[in-house]
Amino acid sequence: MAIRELKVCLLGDTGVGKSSIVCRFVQDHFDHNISPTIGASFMTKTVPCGNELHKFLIWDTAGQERFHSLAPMYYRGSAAAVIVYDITKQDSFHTLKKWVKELKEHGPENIVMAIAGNKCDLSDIREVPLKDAKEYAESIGAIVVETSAKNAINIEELFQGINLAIKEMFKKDKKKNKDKGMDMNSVQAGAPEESDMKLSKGGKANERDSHDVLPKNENFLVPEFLDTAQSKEKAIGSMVSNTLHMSTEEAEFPQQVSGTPMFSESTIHPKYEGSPKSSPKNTQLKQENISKTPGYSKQTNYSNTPKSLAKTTHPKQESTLSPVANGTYYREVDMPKSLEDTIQSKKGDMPKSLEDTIQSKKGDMPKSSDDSVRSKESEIPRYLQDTIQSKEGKIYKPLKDSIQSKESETSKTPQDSTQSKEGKIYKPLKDSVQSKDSEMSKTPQDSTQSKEGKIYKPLKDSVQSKESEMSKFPQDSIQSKEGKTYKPLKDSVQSKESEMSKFPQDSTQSKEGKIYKPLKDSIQSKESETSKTPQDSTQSKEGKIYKPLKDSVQSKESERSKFPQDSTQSKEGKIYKPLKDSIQSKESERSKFPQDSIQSKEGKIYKPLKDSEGKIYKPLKDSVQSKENKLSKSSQDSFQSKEDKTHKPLKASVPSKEGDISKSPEDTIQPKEEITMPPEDAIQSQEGVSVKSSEEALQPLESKLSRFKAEIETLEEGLVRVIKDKEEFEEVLKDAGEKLVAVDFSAAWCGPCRMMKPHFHSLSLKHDDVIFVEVDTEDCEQLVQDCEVFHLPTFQFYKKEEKWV
Ligand SMILES: Nc1nc2c(ncn2[C@@H]2O[C@H](COP(=O)(O)OP(=O)(O)OP(=O)(O)O)[C@@H](O)[C@H]2O)c(=O)[nH]1
Repeated sequence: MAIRELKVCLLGDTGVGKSSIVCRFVQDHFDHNISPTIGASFMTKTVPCGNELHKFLIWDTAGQERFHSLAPMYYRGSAAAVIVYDITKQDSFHTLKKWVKELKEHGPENIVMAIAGNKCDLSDIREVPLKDAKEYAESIGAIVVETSAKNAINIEELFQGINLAIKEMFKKDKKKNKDKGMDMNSVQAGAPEESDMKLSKGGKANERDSHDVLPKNENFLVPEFLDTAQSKEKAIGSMVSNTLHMSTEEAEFPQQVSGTPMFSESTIHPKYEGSPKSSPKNTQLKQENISKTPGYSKQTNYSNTPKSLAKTTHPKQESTLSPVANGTYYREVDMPKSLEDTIQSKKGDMPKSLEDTIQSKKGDMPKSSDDSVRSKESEIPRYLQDTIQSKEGKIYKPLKDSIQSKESETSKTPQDSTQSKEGKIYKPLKDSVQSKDSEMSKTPQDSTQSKEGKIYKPLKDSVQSKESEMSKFPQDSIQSKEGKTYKPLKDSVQSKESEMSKFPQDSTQSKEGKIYKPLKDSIQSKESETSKTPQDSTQSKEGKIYKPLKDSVQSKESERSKFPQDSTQSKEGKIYKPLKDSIQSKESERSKFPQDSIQSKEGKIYKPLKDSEGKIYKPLKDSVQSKENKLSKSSQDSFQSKEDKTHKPLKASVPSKEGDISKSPEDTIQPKEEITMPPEDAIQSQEGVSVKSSEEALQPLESKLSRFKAEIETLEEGLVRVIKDKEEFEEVLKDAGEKLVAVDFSAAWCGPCRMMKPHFHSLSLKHDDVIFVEVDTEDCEQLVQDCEVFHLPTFQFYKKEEKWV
């Protein structure tokens, strides 16, 4: 049986329930206290669809505004986008519209859009009328459905709707090609090598599932996915060269259609006149009833009870698709093992890498997909009706007419029972695809789910912290919209011994399951410290302290582990901090804050940076000031003598030895007051810098900020080598010999990458015993795949040409 991988992303305002929807869909679980997503989380679930399996690669994005810039990496290449709003919040519906606009402008051309009005269990306090959503969905040719993650209403139907829309697109596409007399092979030859919607070819399917569930070219890193089904004929036509083409006869699909209204072209161009009118009264299923259905009330043992929606409507699952000649997109999976098991990690095992996380051990492999996927026709009827009666959970299927053309077929299905009082037939998609949990074979793969029911959420935990705590991204400290002061590299240089910087690589999970603590500490400042410096700025108006990346390793064990890295925790739960010694500077070597040593107007003496051994550290300002002409001035000028400035080029200011560097840019932050440097300061300074008062000291905060920015830019010019291709990368590793090589995989469009970069560069200045390189993932796709980079930014370490753990 062929497996088709479909990248799906969820977009929408924060708090609308995106994560809850995914959680319900993948895990059949609802968490009242679910934390806001940070960055994004990733889950997979495979469901049967006709004669093939559709494996959803689901990217649940963070709805908070500050993560907006990350979204493109998730919707890029997506086959479908689920845009979620909260029916009790009008604002969230506006936000949804913005997302749709963005998708139309920047998303894949034919991305399937599904609008989900979540929290329909709260319809008594609804702010968004269903009618509005339907009209809007119609206007953009989207699927629309009201859902409740809480009560498990229409969640599976939502995805099944997407499933079918995509499937229909393929079908149409195939037909089109046939009409045009196109040679399938030649068409395929024109298709991109990588696709977010691809078929896996049989023989290797199991192997792939067990060892390489996540394609190496993980989603956002792969080329744009060949466009999927949406509405426009034109668009579909243009997809020809990009679309998968099934070599199987259409006759292989109909079984699905008979029980399952297929999205047809007209489906894609919704016309509500023809679509079933919602008849809440007739189609409603009381929530109590829903919650009582076994599927919703009972957590299934996923490992043993594969659950599949489609199975109930696709009794011919066992049919095997004949792969087309070009095996790139097809894998003929004769009888795939239960993907779920395939992917699940062994209980108690801490997966060591993203792959491992999802990878199963042979001993766990298990159920023949036959069992897990195949349904019994006799099971179908019992549920469809219930499903159809769902109160708020109708799926509005534009273009019902297109589906009704198969009325004769559908009439044999339980949907018949969904007839409204008015005699209309309501055929929510779910009807055709839904079965009760208890009877459904669980989609073979809650892939990332462990046997304990844990969900590995990439990125989420890696950067997640509780909202009530701090905010969590490095950029927060730099990019505050609320006028927060920029917090430059302070912490990367100033971490305390106990907070040693462990290096910027969250992603540097060790294969042995170690977790490397990345920049957390290096970026994170202690409150007590920051309060003394302008970096207090990192505190939000609400008093929150932004803690970058900290949470990447802070996920609570009791919670779901949401990130592949989480799984890198050792069985003992230890977190290894291997880089500590090699990277972190010793306390004794650390320079003190400049502000400690510089005298303020009020008579405080600002001493030149001096460490315990008497070394004098020159603040970076000097180095930055060498570019004075270009840079905006900052208050730091205030303690530099105009007549006697010692301009130090960046290099000069960058000591060759660890600890010789004092100073993160913030060191240059000076008191707002006018500063007068007494003569003794000049004496203390090795360079004899005599700091005089200056009106520059009165420069507004903005100047300082721009100064910091400039400093960061300066740092960015530091000692990081930009890798152009795989060959160069290998060369660097080779030349490095015994030296540690730190690699930053990033992309220009990636916000977090941009935020991390200065820190990475600052470390490069600090650790001359480490070779720092940067790989632009856009330029080096092959390298990215080879290095198994699954998210951005990713930091990896190499030693002796091997990935270093
Ligand atoms: N009543 C009700 N509450 C829900 C439903 N879905 C989610 N919630 C609650 O809404 C809140 C936010 O849910 P999330 O799933 O975290 O929302 P999100 O859209 O992922 O939020 P971000 O991660 O910040 O983007 C949580 O308290 C959930 O328990 C639902 O269907 N009904």
